[in-house]
Amino acid sequence: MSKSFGPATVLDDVSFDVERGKITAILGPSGTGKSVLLSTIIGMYPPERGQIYVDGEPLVGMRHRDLMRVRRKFGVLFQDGALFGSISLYDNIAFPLREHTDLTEAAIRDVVHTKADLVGLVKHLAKLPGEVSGGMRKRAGLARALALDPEIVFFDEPDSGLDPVRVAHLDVMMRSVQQVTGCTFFVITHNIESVRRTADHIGLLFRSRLVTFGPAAEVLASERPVVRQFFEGSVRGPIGMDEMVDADEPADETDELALVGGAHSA
Ligand SMILES: Nc1ncnc2c1ncn2[C@@H]1O[C@H](COP(=O)(O)OP(=O)(O)OP(=O)(O)O)[C@@H](O)[C@H]1O
Repeated sequence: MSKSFGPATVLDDVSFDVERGKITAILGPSGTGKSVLLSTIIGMYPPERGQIYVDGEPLVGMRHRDLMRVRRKFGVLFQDGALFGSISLYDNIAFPLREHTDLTEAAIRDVVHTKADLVGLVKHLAKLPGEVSGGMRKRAGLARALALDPEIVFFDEPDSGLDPVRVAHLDVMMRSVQQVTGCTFFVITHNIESVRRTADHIGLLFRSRLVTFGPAAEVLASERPVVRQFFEGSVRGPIGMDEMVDADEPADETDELALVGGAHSA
């Protein structure tokens, strides 16, 4: 798919398959369109061109009622957890259950406790989001994202604002939650260490294009200059100081790699 804002093309013919029951991570320098990619997939913006398939169903152009049905398969963990600040973690996790199901309060309690247990928050459910750390808010956000038993969970930079040790703990927890639930996880992040620990498949966005996508071991071992530079965090290579600098650079590497992105089906 392709996505533009006015004259600026943010995603240019980006195409890849996400494998069910695996963790797929999309990385890329700041400003390359990772958040726009996630937002477009979950239906916040329509793409100008292309299609998004979930279990074979095309989302672009789908009737509203069908779109709502497909979206019930999605859980989303936003960067800051996106919790309601004035209600407890318990009520935050219960929120989607009260909004979208007819479950009794007793049944809701069971679900909230099961999901909170998965993320290690059972003892803190009475607290308000403002009374717990950023890492705990993220875990509460994940418990809420899991409340309706989604098939696919989207993570928007789950490591943001956390120190390396908390990120390592979060990674272990993500892996175990993914294994227990069998969900498909789709993660956008900058965090290379985190991706090394968690991802089954990795994609790299650069200059609006998906310059590589494949099994984690293959991508991590890639000798391509843009991939090497990104994973080494080096200043030498095609990735510059910001997306404006990148856009001004000669496009040789991008052009070559565009063929890689185009080789995947949508
Ligand atoms: N609603 C919007 N309207 C116009 N331009 C937008 C909009 N959302 C994003 N952009 C532009 O799209 C480009 C990609 O932004 P995006 O936030 O997706 O990057 P990112 O890779 O997620 O960056 P970061 O890692 O810093 O969060 C940026 O140039 C940004 O200014």
